[in-house]
Amino acid sequence: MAGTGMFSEILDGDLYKYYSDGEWKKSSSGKTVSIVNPTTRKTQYKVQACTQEEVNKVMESAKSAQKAWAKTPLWKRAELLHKAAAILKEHKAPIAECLIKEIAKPAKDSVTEVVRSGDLISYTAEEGVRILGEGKFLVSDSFPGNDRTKYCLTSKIPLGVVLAIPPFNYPVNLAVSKIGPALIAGNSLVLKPPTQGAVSCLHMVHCFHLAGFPKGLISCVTGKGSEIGDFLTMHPGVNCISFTGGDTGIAISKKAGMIPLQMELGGKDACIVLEDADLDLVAANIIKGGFSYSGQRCTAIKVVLVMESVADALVEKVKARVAKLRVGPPENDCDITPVVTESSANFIEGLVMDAKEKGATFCQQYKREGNLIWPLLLDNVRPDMRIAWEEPFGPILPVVRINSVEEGIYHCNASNFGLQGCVFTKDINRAMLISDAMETGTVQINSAPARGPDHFPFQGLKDSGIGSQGITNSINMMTKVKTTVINLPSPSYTMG
Ligand SMILES: NC(=O)C1=CN([C@@H]2O[C@H](COP(=O)(O)OP(=O)(O)OC[C@H]3O[C@@H](n4cnc5c(N)ncnc54)[C@H](OP(=O)(O)O)[C@@H]3O)[C@@H](O)[C@H]2O)C=CC1
Ligand SMILES: O=C(O)[C@H](O)COP(=O)(O)O
Repeated sequence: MAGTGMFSEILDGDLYKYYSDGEWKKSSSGKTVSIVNPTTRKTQYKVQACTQEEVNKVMESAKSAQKAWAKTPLWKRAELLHKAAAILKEHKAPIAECLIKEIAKPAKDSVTEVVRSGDLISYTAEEGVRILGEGKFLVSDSFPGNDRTKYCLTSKIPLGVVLAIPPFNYPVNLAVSKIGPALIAGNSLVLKPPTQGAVSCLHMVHCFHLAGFPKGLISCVTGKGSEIGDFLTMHPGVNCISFTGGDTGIAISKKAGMIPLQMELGGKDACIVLEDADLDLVAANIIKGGFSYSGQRCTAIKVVLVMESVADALVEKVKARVAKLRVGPPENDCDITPVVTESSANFIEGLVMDAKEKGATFCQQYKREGNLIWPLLLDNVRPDMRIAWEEPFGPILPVVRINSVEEGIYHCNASNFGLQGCVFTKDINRAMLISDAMETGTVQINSAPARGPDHFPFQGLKDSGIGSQGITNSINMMTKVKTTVINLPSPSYTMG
């Protein structure tokens, strides 16, 4: 159970502690932040509201711990990461329980998130050993005017202190996708978990603690992003920020100093359906892509752009599948569970009402109880409706009927987002042309958008992000190239 057994150390009464300098601590603020269970809408957990002084202390420890960590052999760093991964996977049940209670993620998906996170950490350890163990060797005579008198050796060095800020929807997985690469590359790591998802993160951090990482190398400060976020992201001790979330990331990019930024932000992933598509395959992918975790995925299908000639048939097929979705609490492993907060539910409802006023066709009746919103397919959505452009982050999916592929591409590219998109057709040549025309970081052919598997590159264009994620890219992003040049007194040519 959460907060018991080996996790009892992280709990003080009904209040979860924060993690600093290798110890679980109570904040001197005396203030707490409540985590409201999206299903019951009652306080489920409480965490510390850390102070600025406590953030300063964490940054100091992170800085000094990093110096020693950078001198720790790569194989030892990898060994500790493998250990943390094993502990995490062994304790998937209590962590999944937190995900169910904090973010209403369906039971099976909650377990999957923890296991996937353990696998991500192990893969990161292996990949790190491979790519950080290699450098480059250049000789000077390949550039005009030079003899071979200079040997240039390049290697990848850590950046220092990495600040990781994940969002609520994959709090554990998107935290370890930052922690693993940072640590294997020789950095230290400060985690600011999302408020909804903080307790899942604290349990996950305890797995790293038990694995035996050095004091101060990893810390976790809790508190509302709106209160300590700016202090953290503008802290002079931070050498890199890896953030996943919404528009907050755009604001952070404008305020952060001259440090590398990895930003994975929102999306309005389009699903373009051509006349020759396998409509059963499309319908299955629309259900998976649009409604998994109640649409609260950055990679969810957020608008279907279907050719008018097959639109009726597709809508019927999707409707039939929507009717089979199980709606209810995450504990029962329902497909559609309550959305994360009441304000999120209100926002989604606002989009639905706007579409209603403007004449969208409701394929199901709109229904809401508390934070629980029944899945809804909106047909005949037009560009003047908010739902055509905004990200609902809920189980509401608009269908825009198009008369040409160009119209679909136009709609996709007119969005300020550019995360992923997908295209369904049996014609691979057309699919390639459409993929090239879509201004998104990734295009999936004949499948719904997805970030995973976690070693694939994952990036957004425009307002969807800066840089690229995925295990290899994250390791590279959290390092800097360092070169050493050996200058020879006279040209030297092998076998010359
Ligand atoms: N591209 C991608 O990979 C992904 C993108 N997303 C996007 O994230 C959004 C939903 O997630 P959500 O958690 O609501 O996103 P938010 O942007 O609201 O929050 C993300 C994180 O930022 C923190 N935060 C809030 N304010 C600040 C601040 N001023 N400074 C620093 N940190 C701050 C939050 O903490 P707190 O919770 O305490 O406010 C949370 O940890 C959607 O737009 C979605 O598309 C989600 C997942 C993946
Ligand atoms: O927030 C998200 O959408 C996640 O990054 C999605 O991950 P997935 O596409 O692999 O489920």
